[in-house]
Amino acid sequence: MDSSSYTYFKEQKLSIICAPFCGGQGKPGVEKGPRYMLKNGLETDLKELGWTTKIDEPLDEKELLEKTKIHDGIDFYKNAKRPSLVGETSQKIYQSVKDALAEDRFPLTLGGDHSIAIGTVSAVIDKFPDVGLLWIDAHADINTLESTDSGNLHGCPVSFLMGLNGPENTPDALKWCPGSLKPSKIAYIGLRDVDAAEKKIIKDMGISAFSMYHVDKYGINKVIEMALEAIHPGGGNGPVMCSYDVDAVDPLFVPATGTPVRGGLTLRESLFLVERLAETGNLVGLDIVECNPNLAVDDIHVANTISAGCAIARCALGETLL
Ligand SMILES: NC(=[NH2+])NCCC[C@H](N)C(=O)O
Ligand SMILES: [Mn+2]
Ligand SMILES: [Mn+2]
Repeated sequence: MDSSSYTYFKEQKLSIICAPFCGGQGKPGVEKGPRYMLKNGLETDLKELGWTTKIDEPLDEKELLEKTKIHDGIDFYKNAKRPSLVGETSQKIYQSVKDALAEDRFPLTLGGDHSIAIGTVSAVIDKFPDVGLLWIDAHADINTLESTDSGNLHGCPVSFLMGLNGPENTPDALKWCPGSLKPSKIAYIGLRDVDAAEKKIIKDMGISAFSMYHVDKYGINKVIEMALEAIHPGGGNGPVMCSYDVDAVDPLFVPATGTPVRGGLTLRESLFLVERLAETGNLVGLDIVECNPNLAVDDIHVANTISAGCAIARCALGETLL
């Protein structure tokens, strides 16, 4: 694929931003995601695709894990767990993504849990105000601080991105987040486990949501076209950020993740989705989150999960386009 195929990254430069954070949920191990994906050869593979790469590690994995334990039980905002740590950490990721974009580098962020997307998506919106967000996930992650039952902030990033909590109801450490994402600029794909309160928000705000039902009904290709048209009406053209939670993929293919839900995307549907985005040339950012090697029952589970995460990155960045 020649470099001119990337509308916004003609020089084909890229930053791999490591976000080894587990404090947005309760299962340790998800902080290992970036390390495992890099060990799987992701950087070399992306170089082979023609990208000039740079690795950015704004967080120290060990130190952050220790900090997460210290914050347990003391860092609360209403029912929400570790808001200060989530705020502080996602702000560092925000800065890294901003730095990457300032150098015209494609920001590929490896999580970590999905709360880190508060940082990645905010930074991409700063650079591309009309960006559309594709949220690929079994879950909607749009709970507010009021509505979250679990108190896990990885179930809430979209509400912060949209400013749904309101300034007086936002923990201090998250006040940096502009919260300017418009409902019309979001499309979900892969949903199948959405809380009642989340369904109400999605409905009331008119957010485009393609669940597994729609994938079965229309097929993944048509669903992607509809999602692109939803975020960029009149042809589906314009910058697209993709925040990819690997639990969108069926647990048969991606077993090692914190909140698996059966009945998900097949591995091919999962990859086709990002191949199609690569083909548009309009992708301006990608997160791959929620790989948790600790939750595998054996090495095959780890290998399947990590290799699926890496394949999503490679396909989004041009691997299968000839
Ligand atoms: N990023 C994720 N895997 N999120 C799962 C969220 C599950 C549930 N809706 C909650 O609020 O806790
Ligand atoms: Mn999820
Ligand atoms: Mn998620």
